[in-house]
Amino acid sequence: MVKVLNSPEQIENHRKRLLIITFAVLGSVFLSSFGILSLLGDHFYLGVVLLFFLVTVIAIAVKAKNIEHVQRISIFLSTILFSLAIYLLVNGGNQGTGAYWTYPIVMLMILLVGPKVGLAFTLAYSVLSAVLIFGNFEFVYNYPEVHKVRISAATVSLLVLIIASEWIRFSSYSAISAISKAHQNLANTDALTKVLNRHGLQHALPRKAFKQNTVIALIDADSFKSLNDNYGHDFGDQVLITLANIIRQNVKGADLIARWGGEEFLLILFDTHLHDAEALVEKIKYKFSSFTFIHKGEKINCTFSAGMSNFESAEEFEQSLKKADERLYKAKEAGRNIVLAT
Ligand SMILES: Nc1nc2c(ncn2[C@@H]2O[C@H](COP(=O)(O)OP(=O)(O)OP(=O)(O)O)[C@@H](O)[C@H]2O)c(=O)[nH]1
Repeated sequence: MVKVLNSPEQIENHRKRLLIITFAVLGSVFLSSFGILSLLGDHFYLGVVLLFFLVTVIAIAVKAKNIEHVQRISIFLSTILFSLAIYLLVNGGNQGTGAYWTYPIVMLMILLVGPKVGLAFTLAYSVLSAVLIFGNFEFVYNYPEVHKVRISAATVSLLVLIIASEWIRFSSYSAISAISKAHQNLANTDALTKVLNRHGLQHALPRKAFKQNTVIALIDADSFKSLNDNYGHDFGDQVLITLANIIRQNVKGADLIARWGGEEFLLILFDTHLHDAEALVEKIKYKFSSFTFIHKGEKINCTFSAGMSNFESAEEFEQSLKKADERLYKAKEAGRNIVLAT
C-alpha cells in the first residue's frame, strides 16, 4: 500500500529513511565484496573492519525502516560514516584506492544530517583528513605527494558543494513547512471566533489521549435569530466572538473548544467530573449573561443554553455527543438560559 505523507516533516523523514536504505543496499554490495576480497587477500584487518561496518549499516537500516523519526539514527549513521571514511583514508585500502571511496561516504554523511549538523561534520572531517594526509604519520598510508593536495582539495570542494546545496534545499523546506503549518491552522480554525472548527476538532481529538472522565458541553446561544433580526448580523457576530472569548478564558489550555454550528459551540473538558464541569459551564453562563453589549446606545444582555454529558473512551464520543444534544434540546424546551447535565 502506498504510504500517504501529510506534512513536510513526514516527507523529510521519508527522504532520510530512503537514503539510509539505499546506502545499506549499495553499501552491502561494496562492503561485502571488498570485505571478503580483503580477507582472502593480504588485508585481513581491513576486511574485518569493512564487514563490521557492513553489519552495523544493515542493523541501522533495519531499525530506520521501523521507526517514524529518523533524525537521531541519521546522526548516528553519519558518525559511523565519518569513522569509515577516516579509516579508509588512514588505511589507504588497496594501493591507496581507499581515498576514492571516502567521497561518496562523506557525501552521504552530510545528506543524512542536513546543513547545520553537516557543517560541523564538514569542518571536523576537512581538518582531520588534512592533518592525517599531510602530517606524515607512520600509521597513515603514504600517499604520493601529488595526490595529497588533490585528495584534500577534492574532499573540501565536494563538501562545500554539498553543504551549499543542502542549505538551499533546507531553506526551501523551512519555507514550505511554515506555509503548510499556516494553511493547516487556517483549515482547522473558525475564521470568526478563532476557536477550532469541526474539521479542526476532528483533527485534534485523536491526538488527545482520552483520560478517565472527559466531559462534553454543547453550548448554544439563545434566540440568536431574533438577535440577528433585531440588531443586525454584525452585532450577532460580535456576540459569538464574545461568547468564544469568555469560554476560552475560563477553560484549561488543554481543553478543546470548537464552533460546532452557526451559534453552537462544543467544549471538551479533559480529566474532570460531570459535576465539576457543570459548575464551570454555569460560571461561563453567568459571565456571558452578565456581559452587557451596547448597540446604538441600547444595553443588551444575551444568554445561552447547554447540554452536557461525560464519557471515558474515544468510542463513547458519538454516543455522548448525542446525549448532550438531547439535554441541550430539553434546556431550550424548558425556557433557555439553562445548563442540563443529567
Ligand atoms: N451573526 C451571525 N449569525 C449566525 C451565524 N451563524 C448562524 N447564525 C444565525 O443563527 C441563527 C440561529 O437560529 P436558530 O437555529 O433558529 O436558533 P435560535 O434563534 O438561537 O433559537 P434557539 O437556539 O432555540 O434559542 C440563524 O438565524 C443563523 O442565521 C454567524 O456566523 N453570525
